Amino acid sequence: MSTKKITFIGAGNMAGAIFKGLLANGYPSDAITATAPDADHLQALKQSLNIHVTTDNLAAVADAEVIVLAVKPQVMQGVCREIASSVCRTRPLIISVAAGLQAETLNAWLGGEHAIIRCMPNTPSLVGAGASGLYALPSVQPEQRDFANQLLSGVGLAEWVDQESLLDVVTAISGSGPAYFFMIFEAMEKAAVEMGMPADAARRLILQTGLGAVRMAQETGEEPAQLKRNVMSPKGTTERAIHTFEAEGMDAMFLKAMQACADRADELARELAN
Ligand SMILES: NC(=O)C1=CN([C@@H]2O[C@H](COP(=O)(O)OP(=O)(O)OC[C@H]3O[C@@H](n4cnc5c(N)ncnc54)[C@H](O)[C@@H]3O)[C@@H](O)[C@H]2O)C=CC1
Ligand SMILES: O=C(O)[C@@H]1CCC=N1
Repeated sequence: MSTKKITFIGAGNMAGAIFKGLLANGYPSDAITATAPDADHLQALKQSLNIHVTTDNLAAVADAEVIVLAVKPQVMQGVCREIASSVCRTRPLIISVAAGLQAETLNAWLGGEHAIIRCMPNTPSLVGAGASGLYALPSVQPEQRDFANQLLSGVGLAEWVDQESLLDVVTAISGSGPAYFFMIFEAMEKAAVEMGMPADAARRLILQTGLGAVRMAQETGEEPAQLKRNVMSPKGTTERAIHTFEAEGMDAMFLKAMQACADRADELARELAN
């Protein structure tokens, strides 16, 4: 991918997952700057990754070609207002990874009409297995869109949506989704231990089963429902487990949880827009 000077405002879980993923992919450390208020955390990043770090957001954006806004939504207004005068002069590509916050709100805080791409990534970007949804304002240039696409597809899958509101659905699928799978792994391990299995062996089997299921679905391209049926021998063991999940209302539970997730993204956007 082409190299541009990227500044990450915020150096936490999500920013770290993306810039560590980029570095693992050969992106030059010299082209990456990260900011945060915590100087010790920044020094540790500098030592381990050799990226530029600073606690000064304004200095960090001065010559940035791309700015990734990766602070909590509640902190975003302050950060945007702090860098507004600079970005109004330099006109970098702005990529926001914040849940909920709309491009219109970010533009209002940034004091103008900026080239904004909203992105909903996820933390598996750290290991090159991220899944990101992206939405670009019409004012974003094709070359900027290509750069964002390369940036996020360098750390996993990048899927563009043509309506901004769909990013809330992406949040419910893949932004928050890793936590659902971790919860399933946790629950399976607890159950296995309760049933007498050593935790370490159970964990190895669970993770490999998850990996195997994902690879099989991806590589065969078969419908998940068919793959599920292939495991379910008539009157066999899987059938009993699946019927138990169905009786407990698994589908309804997923719909409820994912709707709650998307609703929270929308609620955050409304709470914080002013
Ligand atoms: N954690 C996740 O799985 C995902 C998070 N996101 C979004 O990413 C954003 C960041 O979330 P996390 O990385 O999880 O949070 P985090 O708390 O791990 O990271 C936030 C970072 O911002 C820094 N920060 C706080 N105030 C600052 C300021 N004034 N200037 C510069 N840096 C400042 C913090 O020190 C920290 O390094 C949020 O908007 C969230 O919605 C999006 C997708 C997934
Ligand atoms: O929980 C959150 O609000 C963030 C956004 C998506 C994943 N983590």
